[in-house]
Amino acid sequence: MTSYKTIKDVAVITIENPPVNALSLAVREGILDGLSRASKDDTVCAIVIIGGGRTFPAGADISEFANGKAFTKPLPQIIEKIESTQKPIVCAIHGTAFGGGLEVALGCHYRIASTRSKVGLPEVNLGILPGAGGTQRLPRLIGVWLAAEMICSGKPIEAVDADAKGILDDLVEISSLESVQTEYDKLLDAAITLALRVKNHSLEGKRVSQLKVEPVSDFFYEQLALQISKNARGMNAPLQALKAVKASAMFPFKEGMQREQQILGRLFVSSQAKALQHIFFAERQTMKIPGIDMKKGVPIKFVGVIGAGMMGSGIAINFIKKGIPVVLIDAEQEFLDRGVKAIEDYFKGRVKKGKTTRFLADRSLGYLRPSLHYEDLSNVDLVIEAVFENLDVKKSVLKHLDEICKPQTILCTNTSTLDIDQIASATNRPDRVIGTHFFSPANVMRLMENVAGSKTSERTIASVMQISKTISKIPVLVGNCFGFIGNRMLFPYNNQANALLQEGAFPHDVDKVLYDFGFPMGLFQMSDLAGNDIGLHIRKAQGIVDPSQRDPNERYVSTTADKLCEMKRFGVKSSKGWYSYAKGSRKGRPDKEVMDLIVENSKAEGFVRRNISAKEIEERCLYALINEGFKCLEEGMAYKPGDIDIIWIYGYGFPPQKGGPMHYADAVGLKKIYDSILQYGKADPKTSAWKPSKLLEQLASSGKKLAKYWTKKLKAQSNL
Ligand SMILES: CCCCCCCC/C=C\C/C=C/C(=O)SCCNC(=O)CCNC(=O)[C@H](O)C(C)(C)COP(=O)(O)OP(=O)(O)OC[C@H]1O[C@@H](n2cnc3c(N)ncnc32)[C@H](O)[C@@H]1OP(=O)(O)O
Repeated sequence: MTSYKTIKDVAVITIENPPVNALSLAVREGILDGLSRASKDDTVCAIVIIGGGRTFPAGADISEFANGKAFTKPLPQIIEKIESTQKPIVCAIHGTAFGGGLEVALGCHYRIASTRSKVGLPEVNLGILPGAGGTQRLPRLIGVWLAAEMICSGKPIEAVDADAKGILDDLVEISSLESVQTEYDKLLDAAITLALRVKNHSLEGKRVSQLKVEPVSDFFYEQLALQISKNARGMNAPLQALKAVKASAMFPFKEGMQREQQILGRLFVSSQAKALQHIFFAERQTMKIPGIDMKKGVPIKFVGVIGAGMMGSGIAINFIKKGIPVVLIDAEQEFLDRGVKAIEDYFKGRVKKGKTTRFLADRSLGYLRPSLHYEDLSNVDLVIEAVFENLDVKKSVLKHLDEICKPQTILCTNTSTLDIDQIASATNRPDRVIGTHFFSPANVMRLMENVAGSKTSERTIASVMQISKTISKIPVLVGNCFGFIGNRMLFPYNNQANALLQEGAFPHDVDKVLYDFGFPMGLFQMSDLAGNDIGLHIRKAQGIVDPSQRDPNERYVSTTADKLCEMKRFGVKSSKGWYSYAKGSRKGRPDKEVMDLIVENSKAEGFVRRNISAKEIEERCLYALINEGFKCLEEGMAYKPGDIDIIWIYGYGFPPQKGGPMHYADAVGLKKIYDSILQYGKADPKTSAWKPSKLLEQLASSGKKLAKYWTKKLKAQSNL
């Protein structure tokens, strides 16, 4: 896990724990061993610590937090040992020196970094804090203000910025064209040169723990705490990290460290830390699908997008940004021009905000080829249709594509609800047809549901999952069912929200509970933002708006929602929906007209309105959502509980500190949820969403947790 060599009397400790050189126990032992050898060897005059491969350590080994290994030869002790070593230690940074990696660097006496590298303390994103001395050393090195900002936001910064802030002693210029090996060689060279230059220098002032911290006023802490409460609403770690930073200015290093460790100890065992660490791994597990070999994917070098509307142009942006040429097709010149202008405006905006350069923006735009002719798609590797959400329209587009595109082209349909098998049946290559459900705005939202039809081949799935990653999306493979995973689960959740209106709640009551739970907004606010006509369109497609077509045994909860559309209350875009809006504002106010309508409909539908507690609102919305998640798993539509969590966090704003609906279910207790579902179902027998999932029933009665049960099940499957 580490190697040791000497170059020109400088000991070089190289950390070798690919892919990110996480500071696992064996690495920590290796560092200790290297320090001891170098200290004992009289010919060694200085020490360099560097990461092998592509990076300096990207942090402590997160998998050791759950199994307790992090407490053996813990990182804070290793860093103390580094700092107290009598020979100068130069740390050479490339790649991503994050978390414990940067904390190791702060324990070294000198720090140099490649200009391509990044440093950061992202621990708050995992529900903890930089608990290997980071909260005590960084303020001593760069001051409380800058340190608190970095620690509490968890955002990494570029090496050039880190240098300007005083984190680094020197930069090693590496161009974007140079290989990782050249970067490593140049960095090591520079580190050895520096080590030799300082070999006889006193270490006075070079041990960061011995530096003084300039105190700042309480006003600063109060302001930052206010900002954190707004930007990281509901998250414990950033506020706790701020307390630890404050301790650095109040106490000598040793006592500050004790405070840091106390706070870390509390955070370590918190439900938020568990949830956020679950999300970290779940996000990376979405590419691991039983039975799918991702290596079978074919490279996608040329893409077509059909439809230059908001969705199509957003999709095209993802590819051209990564240098993948796109032919963007629309039937009408006017629509095509509008789409191209939207794409140009997007890049202009990025240049204006300093997020990219004019040169890079122009380079991306150079990859866009607008066209009115399907024939221009004959040679693309993959084409995504983003036309109107209608089965017949999509089928005819795919049929046409099948005739024009080369036989190997993968045909993707961007749909949020439609049946992939039916769409694929319009082609002679159903194995090369797949659903790609982009979330809107497609150039912003990172989630992508990739929907496998019954005939979609492994190669097609692997190719689409891979290209999704290439365009920086978080792809989740899902099965082909109405609404796939995200929208399918949205229906019962939304159904309960509307049922609550019938029984006595108002939109702002429901929305407040969901906001307090941690969603960025409630369901009715979300519906107003998306447009209430979208829901109506889906209900019409389901054939449930017309009372004569409805199943009389199923409770209908959307009468008010339907009427709002009749009244042209489509939401923010028409300045009124569930709420009313001042022109240009997205902040809704409860509206008497809507409240009267809700009361009137309750009466007409035979409900006696009652006060509904926040607890009931929360349970009914969330348990209905969770029950559907279990059904998705038992039917094989979702491959892992973590996939569902990722979809709901990235697609629907489920609070990450609660880990997603399935992780949350385990935390609440499956028996409690199951029993509540039975109770709510008893009170409301005409709502089929209350029919409990068999999987939930089975786990609730056996007292098992979903996460453990599923991991075991997947292991057993892979051993077959
Ligand atoms: C007595 C007192 C005892 C106290 C004990 C103290 C313990 C110390 C406590 C606090 C101090 C320090 C805490 C930390 O350092 S927490 C970790 C902070 N670092 C991070 O959060 C960075 C996490 N990683 C990333 O952001 C990215 O991985 C990346 C930017 C570095 C690289 O991105 P990319 O190239 O896209 O690769 P992947 O993300 O896909 O990762 C590849 C692979 O590596 C795994 N992995 C990444 N980071 C870690 C990690 N820190 N620990 C373990 N594993 C990691 C990742 O899961 C992938 O694995 P794979 O899916 O199996 O391929």
